[in-house]
Amino acid sequence: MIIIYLPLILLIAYFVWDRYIRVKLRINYYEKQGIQFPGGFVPFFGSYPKLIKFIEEHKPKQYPIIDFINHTQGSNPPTYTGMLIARQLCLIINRHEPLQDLFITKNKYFDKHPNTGQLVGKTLGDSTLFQKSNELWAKKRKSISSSLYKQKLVQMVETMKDIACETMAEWEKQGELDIVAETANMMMKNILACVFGRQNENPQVQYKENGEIKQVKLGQSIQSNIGKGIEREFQLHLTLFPELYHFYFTKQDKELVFNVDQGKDYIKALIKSKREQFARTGKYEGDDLLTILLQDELFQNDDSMLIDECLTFFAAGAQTTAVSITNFLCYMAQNQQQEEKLRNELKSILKFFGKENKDLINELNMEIIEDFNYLKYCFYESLRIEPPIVVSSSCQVNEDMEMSGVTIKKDEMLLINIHQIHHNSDQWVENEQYIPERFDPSSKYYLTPAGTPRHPTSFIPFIGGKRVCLGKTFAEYAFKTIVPIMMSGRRFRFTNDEHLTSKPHYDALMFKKPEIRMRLEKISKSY
Ligand code: HEM
Repeated sequence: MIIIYLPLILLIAYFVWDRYIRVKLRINYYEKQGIQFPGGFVPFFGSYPKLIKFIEEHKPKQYPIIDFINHTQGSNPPTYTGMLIARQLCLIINRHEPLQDLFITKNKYFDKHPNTGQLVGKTLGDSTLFQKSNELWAKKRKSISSSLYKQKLVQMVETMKDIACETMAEWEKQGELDIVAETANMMMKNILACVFGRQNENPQVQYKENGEIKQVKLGQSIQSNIGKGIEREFQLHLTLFPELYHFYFTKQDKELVFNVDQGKDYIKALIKSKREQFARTGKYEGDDLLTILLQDELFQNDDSMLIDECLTFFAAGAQTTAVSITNFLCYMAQNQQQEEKLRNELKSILKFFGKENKDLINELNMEIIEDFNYLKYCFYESLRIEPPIVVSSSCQVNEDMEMSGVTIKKDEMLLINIHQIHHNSDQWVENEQYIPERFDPSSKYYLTPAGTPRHPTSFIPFIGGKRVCLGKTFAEYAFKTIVPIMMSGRRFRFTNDEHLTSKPHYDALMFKKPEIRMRLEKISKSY
């Protein structure tokens, strides 16, 4: 009899050990070191019950865990906050000090934790973004970086200028628009053109929703698939049994698989046609990422690696740059003196600022944009005040190690609270205000409130160390090229005056994007 029930008894014993005793021991270990777990711990459900109650009652404006931390631990929370994400213990890093170790002194032990990768694995596959820092990852990173070398970047910047000009012509016809949706569309086109070439910047694919199949833009499909992948974390059966992350059997999950496959099939067909063209002509044509990787030894014969990297480049690049431009436009509309200062800078450097677009885009090149100092400060301040990625994906250290007074266990899940680190009041003067001057070394805002230099890891929109964003330079060039075209001869104003004092929060990880309507106003030819 006992033999029959033995597997069941062992399974129950495993779950009791895994979901209760092991977690409880870990909580005690960190509590003894002074870490608080404001979400509490309910066996099997971790901190979710409190978190979900908080979401229902407070309708958080941004990533719920961040608002929850501020609600329970105040606006300057301790260095670490403990949370139980289902059965997984997770330490959220709220301050810059441990990052000195993570990104600099002990960087070789810094790695990705499998949790986020498993959650969105279906959508992004085994790409550089969530992969462990192993030899293959390093090789892939090197190949992708070479696709972003200066000469290649020049070509991508040319593409972005054209698309920005075409988009402005369309927007002028509309007069009034939802800046969140429209900028996202523009950046999707831009990044797709950079990944697949201009002729493939706006393809349509089939997309299934609530049982119905429709045609949507490839960019929208990928974006929505990533969002739905992240949302899976809150499906009850996955909360209870994260072991099932790899199985897609609910109706919602099956639709996700269908939609992901449509996007992948499109890329597969593109790879096939590029290879056929190569077979016919003996050369590849184009400066897009896919064409570059097709000529790279590591990638050229591995379709799934090619697909995963193209999808990741798009996923990592489109929404993040769109968020930075949109938030920048909103802050300019709110702070018109700063806008004036920026226009004066652009006017003093660009002869054709405010004049014909075709002359302006000829003038905008990689050298001239190096001189846009105030524009760079505005870019950084937009990334500081509302970082597009508010919280990192799951990370870990590969050895037990002491960081800022706490001994972190090897393999423990860590999340970096980028938003909080950008708002700590001992690092940032008037931390809730939009002040681009804080990045200007000659300004009084450059220092901390105590008058000392800011810590190098207090500004981390691209995180840092060996896992620093690969598209960092690309993003800065994109911003500094597109924004002058957008602002030349026109300004953006809110249609809703309430946004002058409180704009809706906007970041790249939001499931539901806000709607922010703006009016395009033509201004004097010299601006
Ligand atoms: C303002 C724009 C951008 C911001 C704020 C940003 C931010 C970030 C952040 C925070 C990470 C770490 C993500 C994590 O926690 O796992 C990251 C990684 C990455 N980003 Fe970006 N990103 C931006 C634009 C781009 C662009 C345009 C590209 C592509 C051209 C790109 C490609 C990547 C890649 C490939 C990684 C993975 C790097 C690795 O782990 O080896 N990013 N980015």
